[in-house]
Amino acid sequence: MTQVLLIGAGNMGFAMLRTWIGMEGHRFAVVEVNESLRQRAESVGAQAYDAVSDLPVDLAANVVVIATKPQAVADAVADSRAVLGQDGLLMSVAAGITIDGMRQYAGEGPAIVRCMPNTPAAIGEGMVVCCASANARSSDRALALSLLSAIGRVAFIENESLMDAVTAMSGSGPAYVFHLLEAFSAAGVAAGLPEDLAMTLAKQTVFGAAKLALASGADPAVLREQVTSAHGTTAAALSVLMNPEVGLAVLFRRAVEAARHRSLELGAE
Ligand SMILES: NC(=O)C1=CN([C@@H]2O[C@H](COP(=O)(O)OP(=O)(O)OC[C@H]3O[C@@H](n4cnc5c(N)ncnc54)[C@H](O)[C@@H]3O)[C@@H](O)[C@H]2O)C=CC1
Ligand SMILES: O=C(O)[C@@H]1CCC=N1
Repeated sequence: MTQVLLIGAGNMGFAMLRTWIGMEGHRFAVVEVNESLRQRAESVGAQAYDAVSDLPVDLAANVVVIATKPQAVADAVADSRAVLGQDGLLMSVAAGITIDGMRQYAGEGPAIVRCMPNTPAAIGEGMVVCCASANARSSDRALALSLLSAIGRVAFIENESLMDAVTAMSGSGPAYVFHLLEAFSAAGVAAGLPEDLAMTLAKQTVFGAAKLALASGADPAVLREQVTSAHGTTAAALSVLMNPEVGLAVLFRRAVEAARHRSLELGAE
Protein backbone atom coordinates (compact mmCIF):
# COMPACT_ATOMS: atom_id res chain seq x y z
CA MET A 1 0.00 0.00 0.00
CA THR A 2 1.45 3.38 -1.02
CA GLN A 3 0.64 6.14 1.47
CA VAL A 4 0.33 9.51 -0.25
CA LEU A 5 0.05 12.77 1.67
CA LEU A 6 -1.32 15.76 -0.27
CA ILE A 7 -0.57 19.14 1.32
CA GLY A 8 -3.00 21.72 -0.07
CA ALA A 9 -6.31 20.58 -1.56
CA GLY A 10 -7.34 23.74 -3.39
CA ASN A 11 -8.02 24.01 -7.12
CA MET A 12 -5.05 21.97 -8.34
CA GLY A 13 -4.65 19.64 -5.36
CA PHE A 14 -8.31 18.65 -5.41
CA ALA A 15 -8.33 18.23 -9.22
CA MET A 16 -5.63 15.56 -8.76
CA LEU A 17 -7.12 14.06 -5.61
CA ARG A 18 -10.54 13.38 -7.12
CA THR A 19 -8.91 11.31 -9.86
CA TRP A 20 -6.36 9.63 -7.56
CA ILE A 21 -8.82 8.60 -4.93
CA GLY A 22 -10.02 5.56 -6.89
CA MET A 23 -6.50 4.19 -7.47
CA GLU A 24 -5.95 0.70 -6.13
CA GLY A 25 -3.01 0.13 -3.80
CA HIS A 26 -2.89 3.76 -2.64
CA ARG A 27 -4.13 5.49 0.47
CA PHE A 28 -4.57 9.28 0.49
CA ALA A 29 -4.29 11.65 3.44
CA VAL A 30 -4.73 15.39 3.01
CA VAL A 31 -3.46 18.35 5.00
CA GLU A 32 -5.49 21.45 4.20
CA VAL A 33 -5.84 24.53 6.39
CA ASN A 34 -9.26 25.53 5.03
CA GLU A 35 -12.09 23.66 6.76
CA SER A 36 -14.56 23.59 3.86
CA LEU A 37 -11.83 22.29 1.55
CA ARG A 38 -10.98 19.60 4.14
CA GLN A 39 -14.63 18.57 4.06
CA ARG A 40 -14.55 18.49 0.26
CA ALA A 41 -11.48 16.23 0.36
CA GLU A 42 -13.22 13.95 2.86
CA SER A 43 -16.33 13.84 0.69
CA VAL A 44 -14.37 12.01 -2.02
CA GLY A 45 -12.84 9.55 0.46
CA ALA A 46 -9.57 11.07 1.73
CA GLN A 47 -8.61 11.45 5.39
CA ALA A 48 -8.16 15.20 5.91
CA TYR A 49 -6.27 17.07 8.65
CA ASP A 50 -5.65 20.68 9.59
CA ALA A 51 -1.86 20.40 9.93
CA VAL A 52 0.93 17.86 9.55
CA SER A 53 1.22 17.85 13.35
CA ASP A 54 -2.37 16.52 13.54
CA LEU A 55 -1.66 13.45 11.40
CA PRO A 56 -1.88 10.05 13.15
CA VAL A 57 1.49 9.37 14.85
CA ASP A 58 1.94 6.14 12.92
CA LEU A 59 1.35 7.74 9.50
CA ALA A 60 4.49 7.34 7.38
CA ALA A 61 4.18 8.75 3.88
CA ASN A 62 5.87 7.14 0.87
CA VAL A 63 5.02 10.23 -1.17
CA VAL A 64 4.24 13.82 -0.17
CA VAL A 65 2.66 16.00 -2.85
CA ILE A 66 2.79 19.75 -2.20
CA ALA A 67 0.00 21.74 -3.85
CA THR A 68 0.01 24.95 -1.84
CA LYS A 69 0.62 28.37 -3.39
CA PRO A 70 4.33 28.87 -4.21
CA GLN A 71 4.77 31.22 -1.23
CA ALA A 72 3.71 28.45 1.20
CA VAL A 73 5.88 25.69 -0.28
CA ALA A 74 8.94 26.21 1.96
CA ASP A 75 6.90 25.72 5.14
CA ALA A 76 5.03 22.76 3.69
CA VAL A 77 8.28 21.05 2.62
CA ALA A 78 9.77 21.65 6.08
CA ASP A 79 6.61 20.22 7.70
CA SER A 80 6.70 17.16 5.44
CA ARG A 81 9.98 15.99 7.02
CA ALA A 82 8.05 14.73 10.04
CA VAL A 83 6.21 12.12 7.94
CA LEU A 84 8.44 11.46 4.92
CA GLY A 85 11.27 9.01 5.36
CA GLN A 86 14.81 9.53 4.02
CA ASP A 87 13.98 7.32 1.04
CA GLY A 88 10.60 8.97 0.44
CA LEU A 89 9.47 10.92 -2.61
CA LEU A 90 8.64 14.61 -2.42
CA MET A 91 6.59 16.04 -5.27
CA SER A 92 5.54 19.64 -5.82
CA VAL A 93 3.24 21.20 -8.39
CA ALA A 94 4.05 24.80 -7.46
CA ALA A 95 4.87 27.22 -10.25
CA GLY A 96 8.39 28.61 -10.16
CA ILE A 97 9.71 26.73 -7.12
CA THR A 98 12.88 24.93 -8.10
CA ILE A 99 14.24 21.58 -6.91
CA ASP A 100 17.20 23.41 -5.27
CA GLY A 101 14.75 25.77 -3.58
CA MET A 102 12.88 22.81 -2.07
CA ARG A 103 16.08 20.92 -1.20
CA GLN A 104 17.00 23.61 1.37
CA TYR A 105 13.93 22.65 3.40
CA ALA A 106 13.64 18.94 2.52
CA GLY A 107 17.10 17.83 3.66
CA GLU A 108 19.38 15.62 1.56
CA GLY A 109 17.37 12.40 1.75
CA PRO A 110 14.18 12.47 -0.29
CA ALA A 111 14.04 12.41 -4.05
CA ILE A 112 12.24 15.46 -5.39
CA VAL A 113 10.05 15.51 -8.48
CA ARG A 114 8.96 18.99 -9.58
CA CYS A 115 5.78 18.73 -11.63
CA MET A 116 3.56 21.04 -13.62
CA PRO A 117 0.07 19.56 -14.06
CA ASN A 118 -3.11 21.32 -15.17
CA THR A 119 -6.73 21.27 -14.01
CA PRO A 120 -8.10 18.86 -16.66
CA ALA A 121 -6.42 16.37 -14.27
CA ALA A 122 -9.84 16.40 -12.58
CA ILE A 123 -11.19 14.24 -15.44
CA GLY A 124 -7.98 12.33 -16.18
CA GLU A 125 -7.21 14.55 -19.21
CA GLY A 126 -4.39 16.60 -17.70
CA MET A 127 -0.92 17.27 -19.06
CA VAL A 128 1.91 16.88 -16.56
CA VAL A 129 5.55 17.69 -17.15
CA CYS A 130 8.09 16.61 -14.50
CA CYS A 131 11.71 17.06 -13.67
CA ALA A 132 13.43 14.81 -11.11
CA SER A 133 16.27 15.63 -8.72
CA ALA A 134 19.72 14.13 -9.28
CA ASN A 135 19.24 11.65 -6.42
CA ALA A 136 15.94 10.28 -7.81
CA ARG A 137 16.12 6.55 -8.46
CA SER A 138 14.27 4.80 -11.27
CA SER A 139 11.85 3.56 -8.58
CA ASP A 140 11.11 7.19 -7.60
CA ARG A 141 10.43 8.11 -11.22
CA ALA A 142 8.24 5.03 -11.60
CA LEU A 143 6.26 5.96 -8.48
CA ALA A 144 5.75 9.52 -9.73
CA LEU A 145 4.77 8.22 -13.16
CA SER A 146 2.21 5.80 -11.74
CA LEU A 147 0.52 8.61 -9.78
CA LEU A 148 0.69 11.19 -12.53
CA SER A 149 -0.37 8.96 -15.41
CA ALA A 150 -3.72 8.58 -13.61
CA ILE A 151 -4.37 12.29 -14.13
CA GLY A 152 -3.30 12.57 -17.75
CA ARG A 153 -0.42 12.51 -20.17
CA VAL A 154 3.04 12.67 -18.56
CA ALA A 155 6.40 13.85 -19.88
CA PHE A 156 9.72 13.93 -18.00
CA ILE A 157 12.27 16.56 -18.94
CA GLU A 158 15.89 16.71 -17.79
CA ASN A 159 16.44 20.47 -18.20
CA GLU A 160 14.64 22.06 -15.25
CA SER A 161 14.96 25.57 -16.68
CA LEU A 162 12.30 24.62 -19.26
CA MET A 163 9.71 24.26 -16.48
CA ASP A 164 8.91 27.99 -16.63
CA ALA A 165 7.97 27.72 -20.31
CA VAL A 166 6.03 24.50 -19.59
CA THR A 167 4.13 26.35 -16.86
CA ALA A 168 3.35 29.15 -19.31
CA MET A 169 1.95 26.62 -21.81
CA SER A 170 0.21 23.63 -20.27
CA GLY A 171 0.03 24.79 -16.64
CA SER A 172 -1.73 28.08 -17.34
CA GLY A 173 -3.01 26.97 -20.76
CA PRO A 174 -6.46 25.73 -19.72
CA ALA A 175 -7.24 29.32 -18.71
CA TYR A 176 -6.31 30.50 -22.21
CA VAL A 177 -8.72 27.95 -23.69
CA PHE A 178 -11.49 28.88 -21.24
CA HIS A 179 -11.02 32.51 -22.21
CA LEU A 180 -11.14 31.48 -25.87
CA LEU A 181 -14.53 29.88 -25.14
CA GLU A 182 -15.73 33.10 -23.48
CA ALA A 183 -14.57 35.30 -26.37
CA PHE A 184 -15.69 32.89 -29.11
CA SER A 185 -19.19 32.44 -27.67
CA ALA A 186 -19.55 36.20 -27.04
CA ALA A 187 -18.75 36.77 -30.71
CA GLY A 188 -21.49 34.28 -31.61
CA VAL A 189 -23.95 36.18 -29.40
CA ALA A 190 -22.91 39.44 -31.06
CA ALA A 191 -23.65 37.75 -34.39
CA GLY A 192 -27.23 37.05 -33.23
CA LEU A 193 -27.10 33.56 -31.66
CA PRO A 194 -28.73 32.73 -28.31
CA GLU A 195 -26.15 32.48 -25.48
CA ASP A 196 -26.53 28.76 -24.76
CA LEU A 197 -26.31 27.80 -28.43
CA ALA A 198 -23.26 30.04 -28.91
CA MET A 199 -21.48 28.42 -25.92
CA THR A 200 -22.35 24.91 -27.11
CA LEU A 201 -20.94 25.70 -30.56
CA ALA A 202 -17.77 27.16 -29.03
CA LYS A 203 -17.14 24.20 -26.67
CA GLN A 204 -17.90 21.45 -29.18
CA THR A 205 -15.85 23.16 -31.92
CA VAL A 206 -12.80 23.49 -29.64
CA PHE A 207 -13.23 19.91 -28.35
CA GLY A 208 -13.74 18.41 -31.82
CA ALA A 209 -10.86 20.32 -33.38
CA ALA A 210 -8.45 19.38 -30.54
CA LYS A 211 -9.51 15.73 -30.75
CA LEU A 212 -9.08 15.69 -34.54
CA ALA A 213 -5.63 17.30 -34.22
CA LEU A 214 -4.57 14.67 -31.64
CA ALA A 215 -6.12 11.72 -33.47
CA SER A 216 -4.94 12.56 -37.00
CA GLY A 217 -1.42 13.59 -36.02
CA ALA A 218 -1.50 15.96 -39.03
CA ASP A 219 0.14 19.36 -38.81
CA PRO A 220 -2.53 21.81 -37.58
CA ALA A 221 -1.64 24.05 -40.53
CA VAL A 222 -2.80 21.26 -42.88
CA LEU A 223 -6.02 20.77 -40.89
CA ARG A 224 -6.59 24.53 -41.02
CA GLU A 225 -6.17 24.55 -44.79
CA GLN A 226 -8.72 21.73 -45.08
CA VAL A 227 -11.32 24.07 -43.52
CA THR A 228 -10.34 27.10 -45.58
CA SER A 229 -11.99 27.44 -49.00
CA ALA A 230 -10.52 29.99 -51.37
CA HIS A 231 -12.41 33.27 -50.95
CA GLY A 232 -14.69 31.58 -48.39
CA THR A 233 -15.86 32.37 -44.87
CA THR A 234 -12.84 30.89 -43.04
CA ALA A 235 -10.39 32.88 -45.14
CA ALA A 236 -12.31 36.02 -44.21
CA ALA A 237 -12.00 35.21 -40.47
CA LEU A 238 -8.36 34.11 -40.69
CA SER A 239 -7.38 37.38 -42.36
CA VAL A 240 -8.25 38.92 -38.96
CA LEU A 241 -6.88 36.16 -36.67
CA MET A 242 -3.63 35.75 -38.62
CA ASN A 243 -2.86 39.44 -38.95
CA PRO A 244 0.95 39.58 -38.57
CA GLU A 245 0.83 42.64 -36.27
CA VAL A 246 -2.20 42.09 -34.03
CA GLY A 247 -3.24 38.49 -34.71
CA LEU A 248 -3.39 35.48 -32.43
CA ALA A 249 0.25 34.44 -32.95
CA VAL A 250 1.44 37.82 -31.64
CA LEU A 251 -0.96 37.70 -28.69
CA PHE A 252 0.02 34.13 -27.75
CA ARG A 253 3.69 34.95 -27.90
CA ARG A 254 3.22 37.90 -25.56
CA ALA A 255 0.91 35.95 -23.23
CA VAL A 256 3.20 32.91 -22.92
CA GLU A 257 6.23 35.13 -22.35
CA ALA A 258 4.38 37.06 -19.61
CA ALA A 259 3.52 33.78 -17.85
CA ARG A 260 7.06 32.40 -18.21
CA HIS A 261 8.47 35.62 -16.76
CA ARG A 262 6.05 35.42 -13.80
CA SER A 263 7.06 31.81 -13.16
CA LEU A 264 10.70 32.91 -12.95
CA GLU A 265 9.72 35.71 -10.56
CA LEU A 266 7.78 33.29 -8.32
CA GLY A 267 10.91 31.18 -7.97
CA ALA A 268 12.88 34.22 -6.83
CA GLU A 269 10.33 35.63 -4.33
N1 LIG B 1 -4.64 26.14 -10.43
C1 LIG B 1 -3.97 25.60 -11.45
O1 LIG B 1 -4.50 25.47 -12.57
C2 LIG B 1 -2.56 25.14 -11.26
C3 LIG B 1 -1.87 25.39 -10.10
N2 LIG B 1 -0.59 24.94 -9.95
C4 LIG B 1 0.12 25.19 -8.70
O2 LIG B 1 -0.63 24.57 -7.68
C5 LIG B 1 -0.46 25.28 -6.47
C6 LIG B 1 -1.82 25.55 -5.86
O3 LIG B 1 -2.55 26.37 -6.74
P1 LIG B 1 -4.13 26.43 -6.62
O4 LIG B 1 -4.66 25.06 -6.34
O5 LIG B 1 -4.60 27.16 -7.79
O6 LIG B 1 -4.28 27.33 -5.31
P2 LIG B 1 -5.37 27.22 -4.17
O7 LIG B 1 -5.25 28.45 -3.36
O8 LIG B 1 -6.69 26.86 -4.76
O9 LIG B 1 -4.87 25.96 -3.32
C7 LIG B 1 -3.84 26.03 -2.37
C8 LIG B 1 -4.38 25.39 -1.11
O10 LIG B 1 -3.34 25.24 -0.17
C9 LIG B 1 -3.90 25.43 1.12
N3 LIG B 1 -2.78 25.71 2.03
C10 LIG B 1 -2.02 26.82 2.13
N4 LIG B 1 -1.06 26.66 3.06
C11 LIG B 1 -1.20 25.40 3.55
C12 LIG B 1 -0.50 24.64 4.50
N5 LIG B 1 0.57 25.12 5.15
N6 LIG B 1 -0.92 23.38 4.75
C13 LIG B 1 -1.99 22.89 4.10
N7 LIG B 1 -2.70 23.56 3.17
C14 LIG B 1 -2.30 24.80 2.89
C15 LIG B 1 -4.87 26.57 0.94
O11 LIG B 1 -5.85 26.59 1.96
C16 LIG B 1 -5.46 26.24 -0.42
O12 LIG B 1 -6.66 25.48 -0.34
C17 LIG B 1 0.30 26.55 -6.79
O13 LIG B 1 1.61 26.42 -6.33
C18 LIG B 1 0.23 26.65 -8.30
O14 LIG B 1 1.39 27.24 -8.83
C19 LIG B 1 0.04 24.19 -10.89
C20 LIG B 1 -0.60 23.91 -12.06
C21 LIG B 1 -1.93 24.39 -12.37
O1 LIG C 1 -1.55 30.86 -12.24
C1 LIG C 1 -0.68 30.20 -11.66
O2 LIG C 1 0.31 30.77 -11.14
C2 LIG C 1 -0.81 28.71 -11.58
C3 LIG C 1 0.37 27.99 -12.18
C4 LIG C 1 -0.12 27.38 -13.45
C5 LIG C 1 -1.55 27.60 -13.40
N1 LIG C 1 -1.91 28.26 -12.37
